[in-house]
Amino acid sequence: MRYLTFALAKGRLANKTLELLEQIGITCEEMKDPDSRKLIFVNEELKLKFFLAKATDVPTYVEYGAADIGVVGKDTILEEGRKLYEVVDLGLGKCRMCVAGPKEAKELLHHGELIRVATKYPNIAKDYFYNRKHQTVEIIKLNGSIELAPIVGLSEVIVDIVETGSTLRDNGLEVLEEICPLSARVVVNQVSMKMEHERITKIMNDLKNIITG
Ligand SMILES: Nc1ncnc2c1ncn2[C@@H]1O[C@H](COP(=O)(O)OP(=O)(O)OP(=O)(O)O)[C@@H](O)[C@H]1O
Ligand SMILES: O=P(O)(O)OC[C@H]1O[C@H](OP(=O)(O)OP(=O)(O)O)[C@H](O)[C@@H]1O
Repeated sequence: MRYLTFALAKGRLANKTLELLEQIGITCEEMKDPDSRKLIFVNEELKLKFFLAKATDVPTYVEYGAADIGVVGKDTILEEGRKLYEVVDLGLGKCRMCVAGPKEAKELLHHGELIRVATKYPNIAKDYFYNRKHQTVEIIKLNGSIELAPIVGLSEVIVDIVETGSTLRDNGLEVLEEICPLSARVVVNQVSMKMEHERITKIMNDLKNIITG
């Protein structure tokens, strides 16, 4: 039996993903050592491998087949636009992709003027504004602390993740439009899905059963 490899997103989603996998009997004790700098872990018994990668790279590993299965946020899946199957919504890391800004910026939306949009997600922002006939936008890519942009005059609005809304609130900003809901998803390599159909389907069904309780 060959190894099935999981690519998991480092950061916010990692621990919750590991907990969920543990609930379906997929464990990797080695991975829990907080002091370890090791990147790849093996469960010999189950013939599984796991690695933690930067969230934005997970779809790349899965598309190329370096990982058979990945767990990553829907935001990253949409942004990266890789060829893969999205098979299970884990319901973890729930948040929303939104257009946000100061209250006054609301009237700039749909009004034909050029607006600048700062975001970590230029593709999602482009897709969202693309179909607006009467709106020209300039997308400005940033890598973090996106809420700063409208405050310091870099952009009129932002496209960013909103979870509790406290980052917006603490900076005098608000949600102006909601783009889509987000959560962590399981993605599968298209060839692996065919070649390892039975094993992968079993894991996906186990996950679905846990999630639906
Ligand atoms: N409040 C939140 N802020 C950001 N991401 C969230 C939030 N809640 C859930 N998520 C989900 O968690 C995923 C990973 O977030 P995390 O902040 O760990 O990574 P990242 O922002 O891609 O990493 P980095 O900060 O290194 O750029 C996001 O892609 C998103 O799907
Ligand atoms: O609605 P909230 O609960 O306040 O969460 C949303 C905030 O969290 C994320 O930032 P993150 O902490 O990842 O930092 P970053 O801005 O440096 O990416 C996101 O980009 C928002 O800024």
